[in-house]
Amino acid sequence: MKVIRSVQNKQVKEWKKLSTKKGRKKQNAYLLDGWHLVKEALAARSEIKLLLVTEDFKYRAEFEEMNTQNSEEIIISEEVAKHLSETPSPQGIFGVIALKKEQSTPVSLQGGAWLMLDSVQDPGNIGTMVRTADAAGFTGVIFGVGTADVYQPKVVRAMQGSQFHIKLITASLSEWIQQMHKENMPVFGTELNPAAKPYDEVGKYRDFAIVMGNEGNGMSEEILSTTTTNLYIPIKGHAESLNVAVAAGILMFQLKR
Ligand SMILES: C[S@@+](CC[C@H](N)C(=O)[O-])C[C@H]1O[C@@H](n2cnc3c(N)ncnc32)[C@H](O)[C@@H]1O
Repeated sequence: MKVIRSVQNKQVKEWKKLSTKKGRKKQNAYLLDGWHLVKEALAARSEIKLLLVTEDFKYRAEFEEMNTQNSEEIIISEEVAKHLSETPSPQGIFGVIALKKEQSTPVSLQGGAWLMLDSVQDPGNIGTMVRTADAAGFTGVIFGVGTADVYQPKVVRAMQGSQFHIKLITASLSEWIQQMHKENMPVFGTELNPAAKPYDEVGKYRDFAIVMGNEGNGMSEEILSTTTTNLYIPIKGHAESLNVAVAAGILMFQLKR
């Protein structure tokens, strides 16, 4: 089996570039760091281009049992693992995972529960919302054009493998909202406006969408004007607003039938 020990190695330099959007696009792949995430990829039988494993990887027996696809493996040194990882104590395993083809033009949705992100920027918030959407039984998350890249390392860490369980689409939100209207699916916007509808007065739905806005500016006027109804979670104390991922979690569990 091939062994790579130096961080100066040409291949290591390429893998390191997977932490940048340009590198991911060029190699059509992103990097998973850690046993829990690689295990999710193996269990989901996702397209694994390569597995990078340290010589004394602690869970080798379990890993070999799970690698039923026989994905190509390269042995790396601890030094290379530290160089590639963005965590202080890497677990000794990485997966180079193929980026899924995204459906950007609207197709018939045939219902489902969708979370839509309108220019959300913080990677921790984005990853948390994908993970919560998965936990709440949502069909998928649609990333509006100005939303941060879903496969950057911090988002991947926060998603905790949920990308293998729900659909992730990067697209024009307004086009998808039009499609939802055609299919008679309600689209709920969110705004910090006590005149909007209180979130606990709208009932439960199977086929619908919720749109969350940017951390600083909220939803754009353009998208707000195309929604079916806009919802507000009444603030009881003095905080000006809720963190976007917290608000999304409350709404997803409240509205989903
Ligand atoms: C921090 S807020 C944006 C604050 C921004 N200054 C504004 O006025 O919209 C970010 C996003 O979180 C969601 N959000 C936060 N608090 C909310 C609340 N009380 N009701 C509904 N949505 C909320 C909305 O999606 C909002 O666009």
